[in-house]
Amino acid sequence: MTHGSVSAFHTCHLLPPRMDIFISLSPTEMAVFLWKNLFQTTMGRILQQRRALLYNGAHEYDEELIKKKLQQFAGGSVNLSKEHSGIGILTLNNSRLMNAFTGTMMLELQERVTELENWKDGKGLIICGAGNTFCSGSDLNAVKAISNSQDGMNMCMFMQNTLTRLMRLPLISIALVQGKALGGGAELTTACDFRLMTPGSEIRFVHKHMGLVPGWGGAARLVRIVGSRAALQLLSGAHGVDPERALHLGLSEGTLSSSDETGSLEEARAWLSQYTEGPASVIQAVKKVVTAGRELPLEAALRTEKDVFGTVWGGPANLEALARRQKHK
Ligand SMILES: CCCC(=O)SCCNC(=O)CCNC(=O)[C@H](O)C(C)(C)COP(=O)(O)OP(=O)(O)OC[C@H]1O[C@@H](n2cnc3c(N)ncnc32)[C@H](O)[C@@H]1OP(=O)(O)O
Repeated sequence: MTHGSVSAFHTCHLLPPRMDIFISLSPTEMAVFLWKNLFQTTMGRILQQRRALLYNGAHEYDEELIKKKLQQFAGGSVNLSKEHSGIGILTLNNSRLMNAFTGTMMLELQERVTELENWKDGKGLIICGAGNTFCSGSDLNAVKAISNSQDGMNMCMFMQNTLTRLMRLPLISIALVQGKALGGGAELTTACDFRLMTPGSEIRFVHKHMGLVPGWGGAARLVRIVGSRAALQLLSGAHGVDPERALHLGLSEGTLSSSDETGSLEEARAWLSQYTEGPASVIQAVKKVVTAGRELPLEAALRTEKDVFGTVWGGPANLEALARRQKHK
């Protein structure tokens, strides 16, 4: 594809708003102007789609009310470190309660997801727990205190909104499961693209024993990961899934050799980096087309793929590759 035909492709999609500016540009400046314009328009549309919340006021969801309630159950933190490699490390930190989610941790998770949505250089994400264990679900003290129906529904919608946004991040994500991922912790693992487990760890949907079903979107996502038969077994049996069984079910991508915090994180980073090598714009585009294919009906997914394609076609990485005359031997 020549330079001329790249700009022709873009011209047919965009009319510049100010013709006088347009006429004064050189062909190269014009191509850059059009490419930037198309990129921004398409990115804006994709971002808007991604941020569209699953629940809003139309669903009797009162976000402000539940945020005030969650604020009352304080403790622990959700920390994000953004590394130069484009890999983010999100750590659940509430060692006193085996990293159970307090109310303020739910609020912090939402803030961190917003931060990740705005991370232009991001490519990958590893979610892990502090102190060699993943997460023991919702803080049972908070669960008890908000056991009325309105609070329960609002908390459920709050967490579904957050975990859906997490799942749709344009970053390739891994849940690094050390120790235990129980209840809501098991649900959180399903909002990641991949799960890696350390020796001796377990994922366990304990909800049945609590007289519950998953409410953070874990059942819907689990069915899509392991199929409805295995999902039914995991939810109705409420048995722990060890690394070997998880691998067999397709719930886990692999078992790491190290079970200590630093070693397993290093291994997870190395595993992820084989998929995050390359420019952030391209890695993010890859995740977006896969998210569309996973979530949308075929025709809508194809249209999104076309939009995302438009953001990389003729873009810097594409032009560099063409100039390099890249061979794939
Ligand atoms: C829609 C969301 C659904 C949900 O997530 S419901 C919550 C599901 N999770 C649970 O029921 C976990 C209950 N806890 C357990 O089974 C065990 O504590 C667990 C995690 C296997 C750890 O066992 P151990 O290693 O023997 O340690 P331990 O029991 O002494 O726990 C250490 C301290 O942590 C506390 N803890 C663990 N998970 C918690 C939770 N989710 N909420 C509140 N507190 C929790 C536990 O009570 C103990 O505290 P303490 O020493 O008794 O003061």
